[in-house]
Formats: sequence, C-alpha cells, structure tokens
Amino acid sequence: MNTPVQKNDQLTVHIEDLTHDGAGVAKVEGYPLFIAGGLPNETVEVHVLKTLKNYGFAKLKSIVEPSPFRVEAPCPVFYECGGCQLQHMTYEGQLEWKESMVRNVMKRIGKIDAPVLPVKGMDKPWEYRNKSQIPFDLENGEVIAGFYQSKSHRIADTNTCLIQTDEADRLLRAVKENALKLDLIPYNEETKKGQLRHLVVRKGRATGEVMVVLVTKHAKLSKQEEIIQFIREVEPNVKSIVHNVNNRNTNVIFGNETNVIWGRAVIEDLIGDVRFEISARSFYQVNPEQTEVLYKQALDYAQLTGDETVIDAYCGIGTISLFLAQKAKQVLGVEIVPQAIEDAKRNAELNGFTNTYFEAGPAEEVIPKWYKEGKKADVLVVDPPRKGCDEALLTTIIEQRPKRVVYVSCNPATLARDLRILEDGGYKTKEVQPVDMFPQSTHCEVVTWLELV
Ligand SMILES: C[S@@+](CC[C@H](N)C(=O)[O-])C[C@H]1O[C@@H](n2cnc3c(N)ncnc32)[C@H](O)[C@@H]1O
Repeated sequence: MNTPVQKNDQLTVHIEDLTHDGAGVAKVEGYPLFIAGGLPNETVEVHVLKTLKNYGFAKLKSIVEPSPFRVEAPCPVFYECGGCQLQHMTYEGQLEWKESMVRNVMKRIGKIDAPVLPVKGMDKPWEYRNKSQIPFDLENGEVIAGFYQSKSHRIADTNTCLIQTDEADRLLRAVKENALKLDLIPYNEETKKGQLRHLVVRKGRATGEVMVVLVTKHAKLSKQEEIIQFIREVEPNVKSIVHNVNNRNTNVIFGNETNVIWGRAVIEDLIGDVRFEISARSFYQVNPEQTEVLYKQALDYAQLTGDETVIDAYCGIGTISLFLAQKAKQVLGVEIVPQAIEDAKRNAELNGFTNTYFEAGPAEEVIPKWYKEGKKADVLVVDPPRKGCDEALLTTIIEQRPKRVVYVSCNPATLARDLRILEDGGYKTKEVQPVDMFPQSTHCEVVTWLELV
C-alpha cells in the first residue's frame, strides 16, 4: 500500500487534535495517524502499528514536548477502562478542546458562522453521575466489577470510580466482597453461567434518595431477605430496592421483568424547582447539576413571555417540557417511548402543571398532525438522539415556521448538519452554547438558538 508511513516505522510527530474516542491525531504528509494517550500540541515519538488506506494507528513511545494541559490521570484504571477518555488532561484543557471541537464542526460540516461561546463547565468535574451501571464477572474464582474496557466487554476491575457517587462506590465494593456469600455468583457472558449481571445505583442529587437495582439471570434470589438487609445496612439512604431479570443473551442491561423487592418503586429528584419521579427504567439525564445549566440556557433562548405555545420534540419524561411550562402559556411534548410519556404526565401532575399536553409517537408524524389540528408552536424545542432530527421533522419546521427554534444536541456533528438545513430553509443561527455534561469524556452537549429570518 502506498502510504506515507509503514508498519513498524518509528517517527517523531506533532499531535494536532483528538478523535471522538480521545486518541491524539497527528498528520504525516496529510495522512492521519491515531495515537492513544497523545494530546493536542504534543510532540511525541511513536511506533506505527497498522496502516490502512486512509489512516493508521501508532503506539505512543515517549513524549518529547508535553502539552501544557497534560496531567497524571488520577484514576488507577484510566488507561484500561473505557469510561473516561480525558483524565490525562486538565479540566481547563478539556473545556478548551471541546469549545474548539464544536467551533470546527460548526464551520466544517454546517458552514455556520454564529458565535460559539465558551463551554459552560463544572466547578467540581468529579462524582457527577447520578447513575452507575456496574457489570460483574468472575476471574480465576475472584469476583471482579467495574466498567468495560474500550470497545470490549472485558471489565476493568476497580473499587472506585471518580465520576460516580460515594454511594455507588460503597455499594460496588460491598457487593463485590459479599456476592458469593449472598448467592450472587457473577454471570459470565461466554459460558452464560452465573446469576448477577449488573448492579445499578441511582441517586437523586437534590433529595439524597438512593435506588439499587440488581439485574440477575434467574428470577429467584435464593437469599432475597439477606440481600435486602445487607443493602440497607451498606446504604442507609436507600429508598427502593428493585430486582430485574434478564435471561437473554444480549448486551442490553435490563430484561423485561422488574419487581420492587423493598421500599418504593421510584426515587425523587429536583431539577431547579421541578420535582421528578425516577423509576428503575426511566431515562433521566446523568449529570443533574449540568442538566439545570443546560435547561436554563434552553429556557433563556426560548425567551418566553407567558403567551407562547411551545412544542418540545423528543421530550423523554418531560424534563425540558416542565422547565418550559413554568414560563409558557402551553407546552406540547412528543416522544416515541410510550412509557416515558406516562412518566411525563405523572411528573406534570406531581408538580401541579395544568398547561402541558403529552403524546406518544414519532415527532415527525405527530407534529404535522398537531399543525393540521390547529396546534401550532410559537417556539419549538428539539432534543433528538445522537443521530439528529428526522429529515421529515426539519421539513415540517421549515413549512410551519415557528418564530424561534431551540436545538439541544448531544452530537455536534449532526447538529451542524441540521442547522445547515434549517438555515437554508429560512432560519438564522444566533448563538451556540456548549455545556459540559460529561467531564473527563470527549462528549459535549450543545444548546443552539435560531430565529426565523
Ligand atoms: C436525548 S433524549 C432527550 C430526552 C429529554 N429531552 C431529556 O432531556 O431528558 C432523546 C429522546 O428522543 C426520543 N426519540 C427518539 N426518536 C424519536 C422520534 N422519532 N420521535 C420522538 N421521540 C424520539 C428518545 O426515546 C429519547 O427519549
């Protein structure tokens, strides 16, 4: 193959950027080399491992000139575990990289010239996750637990995770030490033998309430009463213990059978002044502190006076909808998962909102139907999954012309693509605000404000 570098070459290169997996990217005569562990603005010596037609991979041998943002990763399993990608960079460096990544994507993919503001980060970018899903396994007869290694289902065994809560860490250690005594033999994905698949810990940040979910292969927990007693002793703030049964050969964590074995079926949390009930299976943003920052920004961009009808497309359990309902005349939420819509209705009721309406179905079908029924939005908020908005929904927005669109996105690339379509259809992007929902990782959430021209 005619590439500028060959397998086993030893080179000194300058790293320019990071991939979405957190690997450094250096270019040799325009040919990208991906270097795990390398940071932008570093000069490094590498050993070329593999070359493909358009890019190659190299191993970091030594750092000649380190990045000013390089630090020792504080987590002992950082280089094994696939959970975090950026712990070897200061938080300031992470925020700077995320801002430039969003700016580049906006320019390159969307040809969007709106200002990209500095990323809104956290004061303390650790212990922020309110949900831990911990897989278990047996290795040489020993119980191991932690998180999966990058692109694999091998567990990086650990006793602590620096982005999870203390409660999750304590339960991880206690269940690991006592799993065999409690007849919770870890399940092995290859042999399909064993019982305990995952320990899931959720915490309401504002209320301190904890939920523990045990996901097992078999429906019977032979020592159920002992397990309940044990969990309550380890975690006094536990309000709900749930047993989920998953006997399928699958990567999906939860199975279909969910039983509350002690306490309540839900825990509660607050985002701003809005109260939410969270059940074992509900989707809920994992960084509640930054969720508030994100939603406040979305609310600011919506510029509501109290007279507006707002549509919240891809509304999940209605978290953004209820935030908006505090300032709007009416909010209509649409979401494809019927269970989430049930949660949204219950949460609206719990907070005493009478100006909300929720409907289950694909946003791209329900919103055109609403327009035909005379339900038109003054302001439209969208918060789609990573793949971005359905094209039919973008066409509907362009045809129906709400005066303002607020686009919340967890994928800057699909966001930039969709902004281009909306700009070509008569909108102007006014401002782009990244919010760091996932410190120590390469992910970045973005809120965008568009006005009809
Ligand atoms: C990024 S989440 C946003 C959830 C919510 N806005 C929040 O902040 O909690 C995207 C949501 O879109 C939903 N979804 C996916 N495809 C959809 C579609 N075609 N129509 C409506 N909702 C959809 C997913 O089920 C998920 O709840």
